[in-house]
Amino acid sequence: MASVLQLSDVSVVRDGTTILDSIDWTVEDDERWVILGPNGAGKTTLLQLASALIHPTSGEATLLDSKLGSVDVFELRPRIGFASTAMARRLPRNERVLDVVMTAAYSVTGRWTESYAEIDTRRAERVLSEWRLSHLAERKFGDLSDGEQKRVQIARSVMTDPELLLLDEPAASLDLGSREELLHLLSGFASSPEAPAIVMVTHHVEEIPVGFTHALLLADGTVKAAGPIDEVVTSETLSETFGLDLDVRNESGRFTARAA
Ligand SMILES: Nc1ncnc2c1ncn2[C@@H]1O[C@H](COP(=O)(O)OP(=O)(O)OP(=O)(O)O)[C@@H](O)[C@H]1O
Repeated sequence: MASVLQLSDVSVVRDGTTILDSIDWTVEDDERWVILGPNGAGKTTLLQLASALIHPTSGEATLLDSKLGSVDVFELRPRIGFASTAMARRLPRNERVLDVVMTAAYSVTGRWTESYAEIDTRRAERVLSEWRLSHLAERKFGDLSDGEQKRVQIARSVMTDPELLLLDEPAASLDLGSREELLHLLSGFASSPEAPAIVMVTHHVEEIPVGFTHALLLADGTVKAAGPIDEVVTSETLSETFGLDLDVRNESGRFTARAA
């Protein structure tokens, strides 16, 4: 077991506003984390730190054994998979699905003059198959349904075999069938011993895939609770984090929450 991410007393301040406040957090390589918290809590900012897109204003962030600030982030970023709506907006809608996934090998969005090796094509085809997308490989990305596009984004983010996978609200806007299909695939992926460490942000406990091991609750830029999922995703801690009396249940690894 080794740490892939270590934040020590990390704060992020933007335009005089403290967005993350003295965060201490460690993610080990065999852990799958979910981050929950109200709107504006700082969840996306925390993922931006974890993907080396931003640096801490103060404190120390160590990512894959490299201290942020003393490492070339362009070397670090290919080792981190990141799927988010903001990233998806940069994907060309006219590109065929196979290329959307394959271009991740060169950290580019949109096929240009790079020449891809046979091994890249085979890897992209394997990843598409793992995420049940083989039948869509030749279709244009922009023509896919929301659920299919979300799966393509995740397939793209695992194309480089990352050591850390970051998912920002992967199930947002999906209908029930698409959500359940995605959660099933994520559960399978997360349970594989070869899977990277995973950190997923979500707004809903119903979207936590079975097999996720840890949870971090964030509110007003501070950590309200962090640790093993069964100890953290409880009525007591979620009620405190969301400022609302909640009844949280866990049935065979799937969570539900409703106002008490
Ligand atoms: N440049 C800035 N100056 C001041 N505040 C900012 C700036 N950028 C972001 N914020 C604030 O930081 C807070 C945290 O934003 P962030 O997107 O990380 O939250 P979040 O938990 O992901 O929210 P959501 O659940 O709504 O997506 C928000 O209140 C946002 O308005």
